[in-house]
Amino acid sequence: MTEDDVRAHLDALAKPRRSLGRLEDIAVSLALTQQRLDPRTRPRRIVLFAGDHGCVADGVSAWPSAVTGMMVATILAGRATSSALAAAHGCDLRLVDVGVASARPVAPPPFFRDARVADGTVSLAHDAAMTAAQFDAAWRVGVEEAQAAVADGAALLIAGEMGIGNTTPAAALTTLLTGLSPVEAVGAGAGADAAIVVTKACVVTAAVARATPLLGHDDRAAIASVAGYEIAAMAGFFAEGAARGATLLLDGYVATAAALVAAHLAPGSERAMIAGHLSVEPGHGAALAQLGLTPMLDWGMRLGEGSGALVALPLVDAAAALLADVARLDAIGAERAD
Ligand SMILES: Cc1cc2ncn([C@H]3O[C@H](COP(=O)(O)O)[C@@H](O)[C@H]3O)c2cc1C
Ligand SMILES: O=C(O)c1cccnc1
Repeated sequence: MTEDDVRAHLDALAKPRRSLGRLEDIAVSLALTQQRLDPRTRPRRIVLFAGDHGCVADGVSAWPSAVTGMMVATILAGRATSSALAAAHGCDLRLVDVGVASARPVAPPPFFRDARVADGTVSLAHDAAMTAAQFDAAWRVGVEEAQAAVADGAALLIAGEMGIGNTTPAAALTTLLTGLSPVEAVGAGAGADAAIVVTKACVVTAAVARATPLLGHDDRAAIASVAGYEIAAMAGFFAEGAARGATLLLDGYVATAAALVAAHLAPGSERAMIAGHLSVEPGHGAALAQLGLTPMLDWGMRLGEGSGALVALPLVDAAAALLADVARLDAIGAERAD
């Protein structure tokens, strides 16, 4: 099935041609990734991957790493933003610890999975954040989560993240994989002031300078050196979800950095992606452009946790309903004058 086939189907529905604008683009994307004219958005699942970042000790965030563990507990209690939005939109939610530094939480599977690769990354300000083997281990966790979601019937997948400091590796990956400058790639994250943003730019500059020579002959090592465990897991989740014909609804800057990694290591993964929103983070637009994606919403959101994707989710439902439930023009006896 090609884009022309889906457009022809949409044009034959009981409405003027292309009258639903961008909603029709989302319908096309859904139909193409799932290769059916009645794509499914239910059941759907968000997997939240959590990890900590050594660079927080270098002053890149307004928050201490301990907040990652506190938010993990809050998600487990069902009281985070992602919990509320997932419940509001009928989205199954799972939480996976791939690299948190706080004490391991105790919670029942499958809602929670302890798949910790390490207690946080090494600071990318000074050294490689993780080894290629650690990157592979986290990627594999994401692959397994996508396989489990698809096996449970989910056709639409969202990856969210929790990890204080993770807008710094996101900026480093965006710089490494898009060519954006470090200054253009860094932003306020979870509320950093101007001095912290300057520190972030310096840290990203140093990290990318170490990673760039590796790119081209050892891409995994280059990416691993500036990544985070939750980002590596999200990348594996995206690559496997795309390979299995699921639709991937992207969140903000951090999720998109993982999407860039997936597209780099598993080319073509980006064709399964729909961009939920444009984050306030200044590098996000360039990252999405590199993937060939146009964000659905531009609502000034800058949270992560999958929140932007979850807010956009009902619009994706609307696109699926359009394809599946609208009568054809010929079925109602109408013909165009032209
Ligand atoms: C209470 C709280 C809840 C969050 N939920 C997501 N994030 C988001 O902010 C963090 C990244 O921003 P930075 O790189 O500036 O630290 C990540 O944890 C991300 O998920 C949160 C941040 C906080 C403080
Ligand atoms: O866009 C994001 O993913 C984002 C922005 C700020 C903080 N955490 C995540």
